[in-house]
Amino acid sequence: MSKQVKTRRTTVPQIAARKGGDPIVSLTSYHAHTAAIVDKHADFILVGDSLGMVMHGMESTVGVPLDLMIMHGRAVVKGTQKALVVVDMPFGSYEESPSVAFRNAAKIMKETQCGAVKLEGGARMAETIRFLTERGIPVMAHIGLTPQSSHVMGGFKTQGRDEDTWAAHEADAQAVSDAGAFAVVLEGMVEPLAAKITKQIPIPTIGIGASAECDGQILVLEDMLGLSPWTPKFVKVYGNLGEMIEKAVEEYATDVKSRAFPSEDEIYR
Ligand SMILES: Nc1nc(=O)c2c([nH]1)NC[C@@H]1CN(c3ccc(C(=O)N[C@@H](CCC(=O)O)C(=O)O)cc3)CN21
Ligand SMILES: CC(C)C(=O)C(=O)O
Ligand SMILES: [Mg+2]
Repeated sequence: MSKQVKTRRTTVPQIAARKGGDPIVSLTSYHAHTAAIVDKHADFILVGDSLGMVMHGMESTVGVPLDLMIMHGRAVVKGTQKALVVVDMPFGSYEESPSVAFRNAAKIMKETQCGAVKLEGGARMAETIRFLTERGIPVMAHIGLTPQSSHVMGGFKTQGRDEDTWAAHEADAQAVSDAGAFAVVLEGMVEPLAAKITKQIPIPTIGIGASAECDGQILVLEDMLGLSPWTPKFVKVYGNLGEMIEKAVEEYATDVKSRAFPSEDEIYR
């Protein structure tokens, strides 16, 4: 009986060690088969709570339930072999207290077999980040534009336009790093602030709408594939899946109406 050689997944310390080195490649994925493709080229894959908006038509990420994150997280872990899989903790699953956060993060890790969780917030979440990491749960932090707080921020607003706010963002970055986060997403902040934070802290920064100076980059897969009906300015669109799907669906509709489908190839005799 031959024993299958199992490729080892990228580990949390391997990501952390990339500070100042080769840029870290990351995308979101919510789905086993697309994750398998992303897995070939990404260092880590994020099962983002953006899935509420992208997959389920919600207007924000605030309504995303824990069980939905777990279902998509499990699918992505099953579909991949190589990349570290990080699952977003959804709104309401971690803010109340470190012990609530631990219980829900442990549930995510047990039920999905992912390698780490991500949560939003800087200095205010530092105690929770420390509580989780000291108990075996690697945490990726997320500061700047934090979509789960969009109701407080008054929408999805780019951060750091007013230089007076920079000190608070820098303190957030330092706080999550000191608390033990292995990396931090910098979302939707002016470029010089993201570059400055990247130089200041010892953990990798992962930019989205941030800076090319960040230690890595992440985008929502559907956005960069050209499948999203709208995208923020920070998205570079690398594909045209939306057009490709429409063309295929249109051809199929034509074939059904003309009875060209199914043909001899697609029927049983
Ligand atoms: N499809 C998708 N892509 C994302 O990147 C994403 C989600 N969904 N959902 C969760 C959050 C929400 N995100 C967003 C959503 C909108 C803007 C946006 O409209 N930004 C304005 C900037 C406005 C300003 O500068 O204040 C833009 O014009 O890009 C940004 C990030 C990022 N995340
Ligand atoms: C945009 C990334 C960083 C995210 O948090 C998500 O997709 O939910
Ligand atoms: Mg998210």
